[in-house]
Amino acid sequence: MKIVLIGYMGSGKSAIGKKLAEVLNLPFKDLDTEIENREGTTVSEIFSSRGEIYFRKIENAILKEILALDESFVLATGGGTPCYADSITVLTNRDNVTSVYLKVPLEVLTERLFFEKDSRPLLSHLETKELLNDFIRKHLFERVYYYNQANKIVEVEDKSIDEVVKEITSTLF
Ligand SMILES: Nc1ncnc2c1ncn2[C@@H]1O[C@H](COP(=O)(O)OP(=O)(O)O)[C@@H](O)[C@H]1O
Ligand SMILES: O=C(O)C1=C[C@@H](OP(=O)(O)O)[C@@H](O)[C@H](O)C1
Ligand SMILES: [Mg+2]
Repeated sequence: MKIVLIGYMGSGKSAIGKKLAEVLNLPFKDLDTEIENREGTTVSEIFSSRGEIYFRKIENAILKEILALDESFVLATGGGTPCYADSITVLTNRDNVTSVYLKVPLEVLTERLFFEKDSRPLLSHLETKELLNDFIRKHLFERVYYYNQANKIVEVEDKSIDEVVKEITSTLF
């Protein structure tokens, strides 16, 4: 069983993935952390020193390596993971992989990301909540085409992390 969380930045993939893995008693992997361990530096540093195209290349390659492992796990992806190269195909068309889209309203994403934008290189330059909201609205519009192809879609709305974990487990079993 390979459960893979996809969705926009701030949708809770990392936090919910960690909790879901605990509940299901499975190992937890975070694609950003795997990339950071491999490159020996942070995602922000990779974006600034090597550029986004380099990041997307290794993100796709490491995703495929992880999905090829002969073990069960919960994997949190990065917000852009399904939107580049053939990643959406490997996330949605494999018998042993269940991709889950954490669908979170724009206003909730903006509120959460305003306090965490500095750790996300695509958002860190957006100085005000209005600019951030405007950027996320357009970016999300481009990306939902990919997110909506997930095997399961979970409406997060204003649910707590524990409530979302319960909802995911109930849609899986
Ligand atoms: N359902 C939720 N309710 C409240 N806060 C949440 C929820 N899911 C995630 N968070 C918080 O939102 C922030 C972004 O979550 P994170 O897991 O880093 O998102 P992602 O990995 O999708 O970018 C974190 O501070 C996290 O604790
Ligand atoms: O949406 C994106 O393009 C990105 C999302 C980030 O992960 P989170 O979604 O966990 O923040 C990280 O992979 C990188 O900053 C790029
Ligand atoms: Mg994350």
